[in-house]
Parts: sequence; C-alpha cells; structure tokens
Amino acid sequence: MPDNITVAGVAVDTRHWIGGLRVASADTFTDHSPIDGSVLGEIARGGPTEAEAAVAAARDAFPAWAATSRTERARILHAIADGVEKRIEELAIVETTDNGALLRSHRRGVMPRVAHNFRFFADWLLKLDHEDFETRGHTNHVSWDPAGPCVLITPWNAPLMLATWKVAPALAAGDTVVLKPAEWSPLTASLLADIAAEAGLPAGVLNVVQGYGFEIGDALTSHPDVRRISFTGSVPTARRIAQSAAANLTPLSLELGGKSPLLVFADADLDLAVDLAVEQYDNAGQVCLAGTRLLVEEPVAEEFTRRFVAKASALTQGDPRDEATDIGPTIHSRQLEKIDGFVQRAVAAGARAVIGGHRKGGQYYAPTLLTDVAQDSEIVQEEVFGPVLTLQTFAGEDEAVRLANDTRFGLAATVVTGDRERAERVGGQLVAGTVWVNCFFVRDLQAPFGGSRQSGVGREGGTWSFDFYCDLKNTVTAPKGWDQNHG
Ligand SMILES: NC(=O)c1ccc[n+]([C@@H]2O[C@H](COP(=O)([O-])OP(=O)(O)OC[C@H]3O[C@@H](n4cnc5c(N)ncnc54)[C@H](O)[C@@H]3O)[C@@H](O)[C@H]2O)c1
Ligand SMILES: O=C/C=C/C=C(\O)C(=O)O
Repeated sequence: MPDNITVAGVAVDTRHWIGGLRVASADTFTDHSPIDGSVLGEIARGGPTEAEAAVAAARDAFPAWAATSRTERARILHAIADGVEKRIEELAIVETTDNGALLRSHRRGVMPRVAHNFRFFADWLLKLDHEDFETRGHTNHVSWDPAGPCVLITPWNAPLMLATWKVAPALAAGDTVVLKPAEWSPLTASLLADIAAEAGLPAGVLNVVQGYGFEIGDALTSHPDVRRISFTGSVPTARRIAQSAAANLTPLSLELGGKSPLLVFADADLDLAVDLAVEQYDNAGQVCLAGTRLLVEEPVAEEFTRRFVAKASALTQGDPRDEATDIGPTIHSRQLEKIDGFVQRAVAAGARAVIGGHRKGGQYYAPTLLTDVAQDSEIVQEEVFGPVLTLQTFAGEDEAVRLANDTRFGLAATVVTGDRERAERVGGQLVAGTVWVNCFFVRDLQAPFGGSRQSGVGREGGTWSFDFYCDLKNTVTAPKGWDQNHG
C-alpha cells in the first residue's frame, strides 16, 4: 500500500506515528469520502502490537517531557498553533473530504478553533496556580504534576477539533499522548502529527495510531502504563472503555451523547428561536450538543412551526465544499441507515414528518422535523445523530422542565425566552452540563464542559482539564525542623 495519499491536493501519510517515526501495519482499512463515496485510500490498521508500541513510546518520552519547563511546553504548543494556522486551508479541505462537514465551517470556525485549543491551554498552563494556605503554621502547597501517558480516543463528527481539545491540555499538563482518531475520519490526525513534529514536539510525546476501535481499543485502554483515558463518543463504547479501564483503575473522562432540549417560551423573540432551532441541523445534525428536542409553549407552537418550516425549507443541501451549501452528507452509509431507521420507526409509531423524513440520494438525508411524538418513544429518548428534530408542545414552566429533563442524557439545553427571571428559574432546574440562554454553541474554553447523567463523566475545559490531566499533589511543610543541621 502507498504510504502517502493525496487528498484534494494535500499529501497525507496513511501510517501510524509512533515514537517520531512513521510505522506501517500489515493490514489496512479503506477510507471513503462521504461526499460521493469515493475511495480516499488505505489506512494502516493497528491492533494490539501497534497499541503496545505507541504506549511504550509515550512512556519512554514522558520523563523528559514532564521535566520540560512550563514556558517551553507553552512555546511548543504555540508553535503547533502557528503550524495549524499556516495550514488552515489544507486541514479544512482534507477534513471536509474525509468527514463531509462544511468546508466554510472548517475554514472559518473549526480550524481556527483547533489553533485556539493549543493557544488557550498553553496560556492557561502559565496562569495555572493555587495559592498556598496555612494549617496551624504549616504551609500547604498544591502542585500540578504531569500524570503520564494518556490515551485519547475521539469521534468523526469534528475530528481534529475534538482531538485537539484533549491533545492540547494533555501536552500542556506535561503528559504524553496516544491519540486514536475515529476510523471514519482518520486523516487530519495524521496531518497533526506532521505539524507537531515541525513545531519541535519531541519524538514520542504525541503518537497517533489508526484502526478500528474494536480491534485496537482494548489494548490501549487496559494498558497498565496508561495514566489517563479521555474519550469522546457514544455511550455503548464508553461502557466498554470503562470496563477495560477498570483493570488498572485508570481515571476516565467521558464526553458522550445527548438528546438536548431547546425550549421556546411564548415570550421569546420567535425569529431568534427559529434561527436557533434551524441551527440544530448544523453538520447534518451530527453534533453531540444539538438541541434535537424542540419544546415549544402551546400558544406560539403553530406560528413557530410555520416560520421554522419556511426557514428550514430554504436550506441548501449538497456538496459540503460549495460555499452555498448549508447541509452536507451524513458521515457513512451505516449512519444513514441508522438515521432512516429511527425516522421510519417513529413514523410507523404515529409521528408526522412536517418536513423531510426521507433520504436524498447518496449519503444525504433530508432535514427532518417530526411532530406527534410521545415522550417515552424511541425518537424522543434516543440520540439519532442526524438532521432529525422532534417538536413537542408544553403548557407552562413546570411541564417544560419535566419534559426537558425526562431522558437519560444531560449534555446541554437551550432556553429561549424574553424574561430574565424565567431563564434563571428554568435554567436552574435543567439537568445539563451547559445551558445556553437565547444563544447556542457559544464556547469559552475556560468553562467546564461535559455532560450529566449518561452524557458523560467529569468535566474538561480550563482548570478542569488540568485537574484531569495532572496528578495534583499537596505538600505540607512544617515551620520547624530547619535549623538542626544547617544552622
Ligand atoms: N460530548 C461530546 O463532547 C461529544 C462530542 C462529539 C460526539 N459525541 C458523541 O459521539 C458519538 C458519535 O461518535 P462515534 O460514532 O464515532 O462514537 P463511537 O463510540 O462509535 O466511536 C468513538 C471512538 O471510539 C473508538 N472505539 C470504538 N470501540 C472502541 C473500543 N472498544 N475501545 C476503545 N475505543 C473504541 C472508535 O474507533 C472511535 O475512535 C455520539 O454519541 C455523539 O454524541 C460526544
Ligand atoms: O459534537 C460535539 C461538539 C463538542 C464540542 C466541544 O467539545 C467543544 O466545543 O469543545
């Protein structure tokens, strides 16, 4: 198999990146573009052997990286950000070709955010501190010690953004990394390895292994030398990882799925509510945070629906490389089948497709709005991860909160209301890692980010990321004992 493929004019190495070297595997898997199903190339298919080699490289590189000063680590992270910024166009087109998300979003939002992930955690590292405190004259000093090799496992819906959201704080913390990107979108992780090497990151500090999760995953997550596992993905995979990590009690951070509500109160700015609701089709609905359950107060439900349909019907679906496109394809034919299965079962159970409800050829699925759905039905309770929203009505705050909280998830919630006090009252009762009021997806990386209930375990972001990626240590020093030998 060729070691390099050319994707939209960009050379991408298809091998693993282990200990500062490109490493091939005997087996490969085929990477397809969701845009037209074309074959992009054969990618190294790692298993336990590659997992072992990558963890060994991360373990060997750890002492020197952990001993590297904070300012030097921060400098290298900024150099990686520089490298990302220089290659934004290349990263954007490769990511779009590989996962089908909009090129215009990659160019203007996602890849700049990738660079920001590195800059933010580099800067936060330099500010990271904890004031000493006294206990009966003894000084308590808290330090943020590097923890060791980390295994980072990431999904396909925002591959490089979600990978670097973990890679950057782990490297900043002084940890070394084995990154396993999703098999449906393996390419930009390989480019990141090139960029990190060019930026001067020492060999073995960042390793990238490719392959199917079910083949390489266990060997990574059950490895005794791994000190942290951070995973973004689905709930069933998280359960497997937690079981595997239990062997060594390896600390886990889990960012999982959602079924987030978007609540529209009768006093809301209805055009704003409609804009926010239509935004939930972003990335063909393949966004963990998406507010896929529209909950609308009865008096405005009809008018909301009318305006929503008008706006959603004007969306342009098609090739994600086209600047005019609003919605691209779904990631994979299997994902398309899954989405359509959810919709057809919902319709069979009595739901009505106000718009969409069908495929549109290739891997494209029509943006769909379903009404007449029961609270305990599959379509309301389970994450679809496609351009499918449900609409339910409610009467009053109590019912709104009850419906909003009535799933096993708790990732995010959006509240649209013209009444500040209502926003506070309702927001205070919602079970969610993030609540947005009259906005959506406004992200500050110093905020805690994660999910409640089955949407996750733990929080990352700002100091919370360092809490996770560091071994915190408290050193208690007595006021006595100094003078005996040293006068
Ligand atoms: N909360 C968040 O921040 C967030 C962000 C994006 C996506 N998600 C969630 O991710 C899911 C979609 O992503 P997906 O379909 O790629 O998820 P997935 O769980 O199928 O796969 C995620 C990753 O896990 C790997 N994996 C699979 N089996 C494994 C195993 N046994 N051991 C170790 N690794 C294994 C895969 O190869 C992939 O890299 C959705 O549920 C979505 O909500 C959550
Ligand atoms: O699809 C999920 C998007 C998650 C977003 C983040 O993890 C983030 O903004 O840091």
